[in-house]
Amino acid sequence: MTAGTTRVDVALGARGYPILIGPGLRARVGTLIREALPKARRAFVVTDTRVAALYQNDLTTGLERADVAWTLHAVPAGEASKSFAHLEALLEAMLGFGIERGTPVIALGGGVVGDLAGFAAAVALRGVPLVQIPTTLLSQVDSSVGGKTAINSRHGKNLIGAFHQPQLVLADTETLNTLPRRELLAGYAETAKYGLIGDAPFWDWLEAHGAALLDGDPALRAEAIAISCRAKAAVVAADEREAGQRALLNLGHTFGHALEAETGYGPDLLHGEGVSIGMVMAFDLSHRLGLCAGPDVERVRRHFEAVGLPVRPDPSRAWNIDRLLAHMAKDKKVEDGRVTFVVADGIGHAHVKRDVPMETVRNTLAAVVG
Ligand SMILES: NC(=O)c1ccc[n+]([C@@H]2O[C@H](COP(=O)([O-])OP(=O)(O)OC[C@H]3O[C@@H](n4cnc5c(N)ncnc54)[C@H](O)[C@@H]3O)[C@@H](O)[C@H]2O)c1
Ligand SMILES: O=C(O)C(=O)C[C@@H](O)[C@H](O)[C@H](O)COP(=O)(O)O
Ligand SMILES: [Zn+2]
Repeated sequence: MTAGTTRVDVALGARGYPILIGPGLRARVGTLIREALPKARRAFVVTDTRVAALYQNDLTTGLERADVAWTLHAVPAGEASKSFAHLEALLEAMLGFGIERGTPVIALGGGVVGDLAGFAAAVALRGVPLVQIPTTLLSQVDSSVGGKTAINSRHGKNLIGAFHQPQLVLADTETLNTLPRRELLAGYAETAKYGLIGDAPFWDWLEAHGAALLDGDPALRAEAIAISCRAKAAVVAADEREAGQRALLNLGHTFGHALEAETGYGPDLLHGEGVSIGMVMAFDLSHRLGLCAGPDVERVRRHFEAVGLPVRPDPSRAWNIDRLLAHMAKDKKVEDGRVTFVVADGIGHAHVKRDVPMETVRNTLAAVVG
């Protein structure tokens, strides 16, 4: 392996794969894809218009050098592309290109491209290979790993999807240099999630180094991405289809997804921003349930505020608690009509709780949007 590249393996037996993390990987992309998929002579690249302008040439030049013919399909940047309409257009383009069972789909971009292209790869011809080339912090620490793919429905976030693992993940850390700070912060929320779930020393480390990481320190970024990928790979290897502990990766998401649904999946609230607010709410809920000490709730809120993440929903908007609760009732973790929450006994000690009184959830919501 080239110096400066870290490898993390997702141990899923025959469906296992490596995650390579480091600078300059996009220059080696053709060779790396040919190594992972030796039979691939053609590839279908999916990206968004912003990422295409920045990184399309690097990728396609690499593919050509490795003798892989390609075509490229770009969707508009932003969450709205995770829709039926964009999925349909993408699938028709893939079929029009003449993809075969062995033709890889390459997702070049953030979590939106990864989730959409991943779902298309899961259903086209009942499944074609997938390569993830994540270009946002969020996608490098989270969405490119683990095989969750999805689009949104008018009924809620990620409600239509499939588990479809990639065969290779290439996280070129240099691509983060062009990422706007707001997007970096959104990814930072999902990074911090691993500390809050089960790694208190990582949370301490982020409190110490988070600001420098966000300001651009490449070594700190690479370290945080590797720690996050190791944490996610371990959870996914133990519980690929979320029968149990994988639900911990949903910390803050029941609240966050409800906020995203209320804002119509537009640019007002990014997924990572919803997760930041949602994790503060999950800690507040845990405190109300007598599980988590008040100082830990404050510590989470203070660190997110200090780096510039939102910790409460936009106060200039009229939020309706009943509507937020109705969104939560559509969450994929609902069992027998009861919403499942990820709560915490403290920083680094999250667990799943199925008997949370909705009145307490209402109190958590009322404290910030009432
Ligand atoms: N599948 C999973 O396990 C999983 C995990 C977490 C989040 N998600 C999903 O991921 C999505 C959010 O992903 P995201 O935060 O990456 O958002 P995104 O894909 O919308 O990317 C954010 C923005 O940054 C731009 N961009 C991407 N890379 C860039 C770069 N290197 N330089 C400059 N601009 C760049 C994009 O064009 C876009 O405008 C949500 O839909 C969320 O539900 C999925
Ligand atoms: O990989 C997982 O498992 C996660 O929960 C990661 C989350 O960050 C991600 O946002 C996921 O898509 C949310 O879960 P979902 O099942 O509601 O889609
Ligand atoms: Zn998420």
